Amino acid sequence: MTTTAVTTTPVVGFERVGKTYGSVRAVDGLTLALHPGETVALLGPNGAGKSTTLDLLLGLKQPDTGTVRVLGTSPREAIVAGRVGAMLQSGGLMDEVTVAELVRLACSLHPRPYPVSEVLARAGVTRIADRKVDKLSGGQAQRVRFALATAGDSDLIVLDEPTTGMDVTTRQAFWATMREQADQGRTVLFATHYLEEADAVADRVLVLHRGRLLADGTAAEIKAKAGARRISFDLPDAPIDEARLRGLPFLATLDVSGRTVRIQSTDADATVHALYGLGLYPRNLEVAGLGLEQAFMTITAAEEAKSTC
Ligand SMILES: Nc1ncnc2c1ncn2[C@@H]1O[C@H](COP(=O)(O)OP(=O)(O)OP(=O)(O)O)[C@@H](O)[C@H]1O
Repeated sequence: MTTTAVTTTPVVGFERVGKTYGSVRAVDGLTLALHPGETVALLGPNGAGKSTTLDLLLGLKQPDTGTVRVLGTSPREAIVAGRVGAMLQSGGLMDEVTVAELVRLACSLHPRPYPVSEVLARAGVTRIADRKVDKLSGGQAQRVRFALATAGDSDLIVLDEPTTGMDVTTRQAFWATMREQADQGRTVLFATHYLEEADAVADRVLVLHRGRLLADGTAAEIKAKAGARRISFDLPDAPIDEARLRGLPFLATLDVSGRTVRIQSTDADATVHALYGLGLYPRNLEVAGLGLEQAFMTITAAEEAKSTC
């Protein structure tokens, strides 16, 4: 767990928050505090409760139980005061207006707006400023949503799967801008399915599963929590005797492809030691930590297994 010794009011405070749709418990007793300057990735498999969490945070949905506070007040008041910028998954763009008109409107509604030209430039949409919003490609529409989310000086920026549809260059420029925003003391919270993005950008990662917080820490801490390491090597003689390899200690997964063996082990040192003990001579041996994606899969699969027991 991240233990940040901050005494000021959190930017976001969830206290035992619950939200149910019929029989589905979308958010289940969530307690959480986000602080100024943090870039936080919200991860979770489909249906984990990410969008519901963001909707609760933005006052678009009301919790059944518990309290949600944003900058010491209600989500609605924080938004009316222009302290929150949001970029949601879809919708939110009017038809029949140009990009510039829409951005101008967003700036005019913000209590602390940036100049329109600056907002357009930051989002990389100056060249398409005169284009009708309903004629944009998916990636261009995402950039416009980004412009709307950063039309003014907000303390908290909330992004739901922000880079979906963006090309690599746009994506990199987008995250560079978000880093600048965090460096200036703003809190950036984003939900994503791109784990490599969370690994590269976030300084804190939250893993949701069935509406509950399964892990909260840096990407490195989440990887360590998964507790497994990857071992890969080649064996000189095919076919490989898989049954023999399955007897290796601390084996979490085994994948044999041609002469290449890939293993996840909860004690890589012991597994490699036992490998030599079998009289095998692995070539091109590599031992590495899990990537965030594999750590995420391991953590959520373990939880899934527990809940089906
Ligand atoms: N309006 C709704 N009515 C009924 N059930 C809903 C509603 N919105 C969400 N749910 C359910 O609540 C759970 C959480 O959904 P939510 O959209 O918050 O998850 P998510 O983590 O954002 O998923 P995804 O990654 O697929 O976008 C899911 O089981 C979903 O089916």
